[in-house]
Amino acid sequence: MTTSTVTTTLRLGTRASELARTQSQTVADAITAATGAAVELVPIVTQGDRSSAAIAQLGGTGVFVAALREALLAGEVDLAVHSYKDLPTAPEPGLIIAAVPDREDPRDALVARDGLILGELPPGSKVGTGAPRRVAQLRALGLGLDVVPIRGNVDTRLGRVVGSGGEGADLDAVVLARAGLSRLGRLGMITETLDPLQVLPAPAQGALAVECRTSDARTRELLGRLENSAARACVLAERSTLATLEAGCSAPVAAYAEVAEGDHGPELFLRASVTAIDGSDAVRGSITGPLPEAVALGRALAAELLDRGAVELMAVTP
Ligand SMILES: NCc1[nH]cc(CCC(=O)O)c1CC(=O)O
Repeated sequence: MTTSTVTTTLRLGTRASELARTQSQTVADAITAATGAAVELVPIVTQGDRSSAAIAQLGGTGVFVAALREALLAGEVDLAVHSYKDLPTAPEPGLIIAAVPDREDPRDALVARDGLILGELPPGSKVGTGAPRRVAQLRALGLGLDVVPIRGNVDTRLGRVVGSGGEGADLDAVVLARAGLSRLGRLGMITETLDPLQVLPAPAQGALAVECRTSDARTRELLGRLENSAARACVLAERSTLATLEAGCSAPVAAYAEVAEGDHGPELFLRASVTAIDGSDAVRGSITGPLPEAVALGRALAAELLDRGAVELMAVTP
């Protein structure tokens, strides 16, 4: 007797953090629902999970990714789910992003004391955030906010807000990705979802990258069924902007693409900004074009921002 279905369980390597495990489990469930394949989560400890040093000192968010990729390349696991915005822009030889699933709302979110929104925070209010992109854009609003660097997992950050019940709560507000709060079931704590006109999201924020070995045809085929091609086009455009600016995850670069209905069908509407870390100046721009041109659109917009002084803005020190 022969059987045409291979029933081996797919091994999904995941970081131990609650956000990583939640994202991984969501994708595991989606794979099983779409293909019938069984998926098992395999915990992998990364340098970033072990250390309390600032991520920038560890060499960027790439530290979270490296251990997962090693396990993939070694054949210890068959797939990994990354927060797409944490991936370096350079492709990893031997690995492929086999699926970009449906994307969460990519916007940033404010969690403030007493239900306050950004415009209600009095000058001098302490607002915690780790990402230089958020630091720069919050300063550039000109509200006189005291932007404080913070680190730690989502619940640690939320606990820093006065009134949250966290021990030693010392901040008036924190700014986080809405997507992370959504995945952790903490949307109720958001006091304002920040309009991209004020704070433009990070390239690929809210999107997941489902990665496997390039040579693993079976896993690639299974994962392909989770693909959302519009989400992939948006992410490609945003990350091509970032790559062309030769900026990493620690640069004050924002990029956000949406699919809008144009005269001749769906089009990408891509916006990007580079903001001086002290908030003193910024360049912003946008471009529109067909989805298959995503990468070229990102490059063209980045080239425009470079022409208009992006490098000088990125060189500003706090
Ligand atoms: N840099 C850490 C990180 N990586 C992905 C997310 C949230 C989820 C996402 O953007 O997909 C976060 C936390 C945050 O920025 O608040």
